Amino acid sequence: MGAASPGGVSPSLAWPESGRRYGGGSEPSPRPGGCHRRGASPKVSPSGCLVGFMRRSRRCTRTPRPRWTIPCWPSASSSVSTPTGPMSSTATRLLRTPRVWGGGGAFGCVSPLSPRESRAVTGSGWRSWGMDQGAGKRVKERGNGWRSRRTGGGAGCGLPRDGKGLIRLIAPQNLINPPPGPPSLPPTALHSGFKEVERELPGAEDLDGAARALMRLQDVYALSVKGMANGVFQRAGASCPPLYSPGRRVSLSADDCFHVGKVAYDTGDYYHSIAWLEEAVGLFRLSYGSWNPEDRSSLEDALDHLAFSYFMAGNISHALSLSREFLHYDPSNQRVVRNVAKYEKLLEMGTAASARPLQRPNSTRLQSRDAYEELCQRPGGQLAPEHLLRLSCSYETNGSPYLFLQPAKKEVVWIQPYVALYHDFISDAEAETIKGLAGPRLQRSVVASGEKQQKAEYRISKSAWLKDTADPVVRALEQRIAAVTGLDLRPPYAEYLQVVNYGLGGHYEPHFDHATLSAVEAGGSTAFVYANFSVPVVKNAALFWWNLRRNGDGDGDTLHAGCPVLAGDKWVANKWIHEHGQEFRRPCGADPQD
Ligand SMILES: O=C(O)CCC(=O)C(=O)O
Ligand SMILES: [Fe+2]
Repeated sequence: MGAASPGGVSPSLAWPESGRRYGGGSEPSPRPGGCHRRGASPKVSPSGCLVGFMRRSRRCTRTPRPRWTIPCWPSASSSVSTPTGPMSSTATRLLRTPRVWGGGGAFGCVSPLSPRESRAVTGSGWRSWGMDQGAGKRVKERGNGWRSRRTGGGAGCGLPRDGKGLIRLIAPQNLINPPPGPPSLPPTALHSGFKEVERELPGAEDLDGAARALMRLQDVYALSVKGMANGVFQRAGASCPPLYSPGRRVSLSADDCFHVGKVAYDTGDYYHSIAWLEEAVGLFRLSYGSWNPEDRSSLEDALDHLAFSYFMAGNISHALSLSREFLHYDPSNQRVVRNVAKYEKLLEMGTAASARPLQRPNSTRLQSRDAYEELCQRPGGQLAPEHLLRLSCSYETNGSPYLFLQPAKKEVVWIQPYVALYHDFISDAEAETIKGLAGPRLQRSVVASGEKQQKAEYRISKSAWLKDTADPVVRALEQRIAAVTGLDLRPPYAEYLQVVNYGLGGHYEPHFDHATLSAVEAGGSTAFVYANFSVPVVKNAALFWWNLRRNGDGDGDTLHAGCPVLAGDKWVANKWIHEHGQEFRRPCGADPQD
């Protein structure tokens, strides 16, 4: 971290140092990698991951705040003049032994790990189905390549308001305390029992995924970080009512906010790191003097990372004042002492870059990002007046005996592209059955990448494929789809039913394919980015559209996305029906362009 030169800094001047080159020699570290906790032996999360985000109510008081006395690692810093942010991630990774979340190593300095979202899945939603013609049809939209309709990953979420922190947001069911064993259980049995439970617990990657999910929600819904930390989904800078007010609020701790900021910091994303570390600093200042044994980070850590983030953003005077505040708590930290001198020099020389307005990194490289986010924030759309009259609601039998007794309730929601919403398409009981069948088979969704399939940040959900032989309910659902669409779903003319679960922050950025649907507490609309409308999640309804024209060309107007889930979770079932096999059911039009 921090290796890149900040704009405007005189090259002749050594950069401030970032790296927590902790311990060793005479340089005590402010918070040496979590390997020493005040008055306590190193706290290693038994799960290897939870400590950072689970808080117990017990708080110890420490007055005055004790110093770190045990250096953790040999100092490597004295000869380093290249500025780096606090503790580079590589160093963190090396120093973290054993690999436990905040345990043996990190004080919240979690080394970046490969992206993987929570394995958690909880359910409250429902599902829906969509359809598609042309199996495997992929269309390029964004700068970063092809996507197919097969993508996904997920972070379950229940947002319980019990103060258990961020990990609860992503995996509530994983945190249910394991049933207490018999009192006389021998330690070995306890240990092996624990090992078993541990495998199911969220890991560091899950936590990093949760942090990224929070930043995604912040961006897509333009949320205030302060509000999010307080459990309120409030637009940044807006005085209007919150976007969503959960029944029970879950607030984030200073440590949680530090972790989110640190995930951003580790990727050089100072736009997000500043916002989250500001929040962490504010919260740590408020609780200064009381010690939460679950915290892996401290006010010093937050100040240190925030100062360096500001420096990287060109705000030297802010970097200076935060570093001075840091030294107030830890005057002996030579790295920060040197940084302060460098900042002062820069300001004195007047060569410091003026604070640049921080640009949000366009990590998704979406050309249509603004339109997409706007549609996620405000589901709906403005239909052209000539199309308004063509909107309708009707009971449809479609000439099918399956629908005579119970016609489909069709609502045409858009004309070009044609999009219809079928209300009450499945019952609650059917939805539960499908979720139950899919649950054990859910896996992080993947996307096509050349010949291979891989996980991708732009589709975060979990999914499973269900054959119609899996259960009579799946069979009945497929028959209903065939009846409503008039299409042939028999193999090989359609794919299996794909059941998808999105957790908190789960999403699927704009892409082309087929069709979709679901039900969720907040967020999660299906946005048609080019057509400029979005459809909120409607429980038990099915959304249908053609993604191919009659002539077989892809319909560019059907670029669509699953907006991030703001609260609750979202279940969707996709049904993709191939073009092949439908020649007589949906023949070409008279107009070749049709
Ligand atoms: O979840 C949504 O609303 C859209 C999902 C989707 O488009 C898909 O799974 O292909
Ligand atoms: Fe899709």
